[in-house]
Amino acid sequence: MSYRFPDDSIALHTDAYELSMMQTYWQKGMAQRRSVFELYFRNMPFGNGYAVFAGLQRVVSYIQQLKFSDSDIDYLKQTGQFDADFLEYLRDFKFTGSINSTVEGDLVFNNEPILQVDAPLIGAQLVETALLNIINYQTLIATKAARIKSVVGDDPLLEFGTRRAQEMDAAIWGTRAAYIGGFDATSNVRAGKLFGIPISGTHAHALVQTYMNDYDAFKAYAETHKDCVFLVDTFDTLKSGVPNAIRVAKEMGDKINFQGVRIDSGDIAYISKRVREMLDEAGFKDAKVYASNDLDEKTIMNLKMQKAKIDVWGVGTKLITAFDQPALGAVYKLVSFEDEHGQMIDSIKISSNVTKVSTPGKKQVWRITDQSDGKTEGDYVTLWDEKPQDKESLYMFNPDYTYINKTLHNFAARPILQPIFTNGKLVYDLPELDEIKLFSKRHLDMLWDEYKRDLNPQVYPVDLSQECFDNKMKIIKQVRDYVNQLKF
Ligand SMILES: Nc1ncnc2c1ncn2[C@@H]1O[C@H](COP(=O)(O)OP(=O)(O)OP(=O)(O)O)[C@@H](O)[C@H]1O
Ligand SMILES: O=P(O)(O)OC[C@H]1O[C@H](OP(=O)(O)OP(=O)(O)O)[C@H](O)[C@@H]1O
Ligand SMILES: O=C(O)c1cccnc1
Repeated sequence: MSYRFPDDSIALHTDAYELSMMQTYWQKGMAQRRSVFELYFRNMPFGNGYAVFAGLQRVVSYIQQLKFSDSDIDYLKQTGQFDADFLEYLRDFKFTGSINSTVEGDLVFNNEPILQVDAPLIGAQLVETALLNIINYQTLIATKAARIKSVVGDDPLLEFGTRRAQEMDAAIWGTRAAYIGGFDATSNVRAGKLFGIPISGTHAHALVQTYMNDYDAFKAYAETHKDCVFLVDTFDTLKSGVPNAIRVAKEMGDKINFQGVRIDSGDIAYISKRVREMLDEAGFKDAKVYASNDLDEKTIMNLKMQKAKIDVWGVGTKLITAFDQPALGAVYKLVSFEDEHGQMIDSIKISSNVTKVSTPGKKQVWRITDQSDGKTEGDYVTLWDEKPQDKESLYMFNPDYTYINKTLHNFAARPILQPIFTNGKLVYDLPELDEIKLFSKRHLDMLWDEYKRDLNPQVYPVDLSQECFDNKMKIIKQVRDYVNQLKF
């Protein structure tokens, strides 16, 4: 069976159950009823104090391309699971709803909507899987990247993960997410072409192995390149790699730009200190020491504590696979739905686990800052039409522990969910990637350090407005009353 179709589309990039539900909605005359779904995650990834939102660009292109092709319809027909009339309807399907989303690079927190679909039920259901797929991964990687960035400080940070990524798409979009989260460049050339991310790299052990010795390999590389970083650990870093790199750099003089050497094994702290001494003694004080080898934020922090003399960090596997937490766990839940009389009814998913009870109603998230110092005070989740920015003072309380509360006076409230699609039309200008990266950094700077530390950060407040809280309690009670009167 071929996996290539000339008219392949992304419309079938969905779980079969979405299409099954769509057929039910369509046949029962519910397809066009208005529904609001919200996407959120329950726990902060990596135990981090914040997450960095990424994935919107791909969401936009997914929605814009969302059309069933002839071979999609033929395939669905072949499965025997769908009615012919429904499939004919799908042939002309278009997403006609609205999407409000966090913009890329902005900070997001657990238990608040980070993207919202307000659309005819049939379309809102179809897009669930792809939206989760895109945002779960990209937000996870952008967050991991931000954690790594937080320990390297201003040192250049290179993304080397493509070869270890979970397949090609993950490498490309993971690289972009890493750039948003704070990486400076990537080894992935296609990501450079597609997104304008600076590309950067050194050379592999294969080059040295083909010449069978460091000197000939470095010399050959130097004769064929201006910018040179030599990988010095193929045979013996201190006895052969570094001395030969220095020898070639001296011989080539101004003909090359000797940028430094890369270490990829051994005790990076010890070796880097010796390498630094050797480069300095030889007069190459500006040459940089690059390090790679299964690095992540913990190892880098540890190497910094050991005063390793590393100037440039290359990080692959542990970033691109989100090694210590491979899933963000974001979910997509119905929060409001139009009844048969055209009335919007807020809906809830009850759980015995209190943190899993969804918050009903179409909502907005407001980032509250103190105007006196510009610092972020917390997020305030309201029902969609509330206007907290018009209030004189804002009473914020923890929805699980209501005795934890504060009243703010001199505050600003910024709406996090921005209109991206309105009635199927794109209304948002996607920013340049560098703008996104800068935006992210600016907003991270506004966060107190207590939320940014790597280990056991303070829990950032995500509070519900009184109206939103009361609405949730009312609906929990309605559901309880309904269940209690059932008799079987
Ligand atoms: N000084 C150090 N402190 C803490 N961790 C270190 C230090 N030096 C290296 N590491 C890390 O320890 C791990 C060592 O990896 P590993 O056991 O594979 O050794 P290696 O030297 O890379 O061997 P190989 O030659 O097989 O690549 C890597 O993740 C590396 O980043
Ligand atoms: O360790 P990571 O964080 O995943 O970074 C990427 C790794 O990929 C390369 O190794 P590989 O052994 O694949 O090839 P090489 O011959 O260039 O070392 C490189 O040398 C890094 O060690
Ligand atoms: O350019 C490099 O040094 C590089 C690229 C990919 C993976 N590891 C290293």
